[in-house]
Amino acid sequence: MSSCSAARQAFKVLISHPNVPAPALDLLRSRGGELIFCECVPPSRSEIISKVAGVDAIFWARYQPLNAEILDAAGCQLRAVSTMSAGIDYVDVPEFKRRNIPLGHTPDVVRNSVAELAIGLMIAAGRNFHDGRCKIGRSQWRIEEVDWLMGQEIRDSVVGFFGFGGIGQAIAKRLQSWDVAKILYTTRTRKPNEADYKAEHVPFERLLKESDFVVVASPLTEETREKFNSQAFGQMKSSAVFVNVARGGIVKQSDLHDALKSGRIFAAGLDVTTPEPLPADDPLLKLPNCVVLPHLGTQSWKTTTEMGMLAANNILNALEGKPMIKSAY
Ligand SMILES: O=C(O)C(=O)CO
Repeated sequence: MSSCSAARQAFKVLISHPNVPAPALDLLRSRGGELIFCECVPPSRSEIISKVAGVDAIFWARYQPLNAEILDAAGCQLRAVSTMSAGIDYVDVPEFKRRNIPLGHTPDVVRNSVAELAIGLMIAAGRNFHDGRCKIGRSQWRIEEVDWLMGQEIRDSVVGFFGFGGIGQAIAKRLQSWDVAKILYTTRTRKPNEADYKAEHVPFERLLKESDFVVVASPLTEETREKFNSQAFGQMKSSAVFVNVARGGIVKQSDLHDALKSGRIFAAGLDVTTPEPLPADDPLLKLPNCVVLPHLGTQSWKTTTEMGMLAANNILNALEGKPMIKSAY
């Protein structure tokens, strides 16, 4: 038997980043895992490449490119890889398929935390949180003016989702008690459970024209890349609030900047940008009507731990020759 096909009980796992939730690490150790940690924050490519050689599995905790370079450095004994993220746009999935290496990820468990954040962004952007906070800092508090910092309410609004998978539906579920007028969504195919959310499947153009809040909750693919550009913003209501909790690449950011600056749309709330980290001098950060967060969608220990446990279980399953719980292909 070659060293690459030998069955083993003990196994080595590269943990690509420090501070992965302890329960996930304990689980891997309890099943015989020897864990090899990258210790720098963020880990350097050279650290990952030097430490990945000879491992059986990779626990990939953040959004850095995961591609042939890493797989080559790992070697042919590699039997399982799981990301600790729902989105896998930074992974060269065709390369995994070509090599037949099981690849897992962590959808579903992220949906509630991202949904809560999305509603936070709808309110923060719609109700001028950023502008209001800046005005306090500049002693421009003008509450005596009746029409000061007027915002957009969720109540009675049309909320349009671009993408209506787990995250979009978790947001829509929460909105059932927010007295919205209508929920619209645009996806390639109609969702059989749309009635659960009283949601209507509509073409993209209708979503843009009719929505008071447009919420992006779709994966980044070649089809969705820069889907929100000047043409799309040009079709939205001037009172519209744009929220993105998916991936920055779905938006042509310079066009969003222009739409916000010119008042073509009312406001935006972004948890994701291009690039990440967003440089401190990025023009978006100078806009009063743009709330920008540093990709906090899943940043709670509750959800991060659930993601860690799912990633660990994906790896354990694959090492035992079973299907991953959440396979990425
Ligand atoms: O899990 C992911 O892919 C996320 O980006 C969460 O915000």
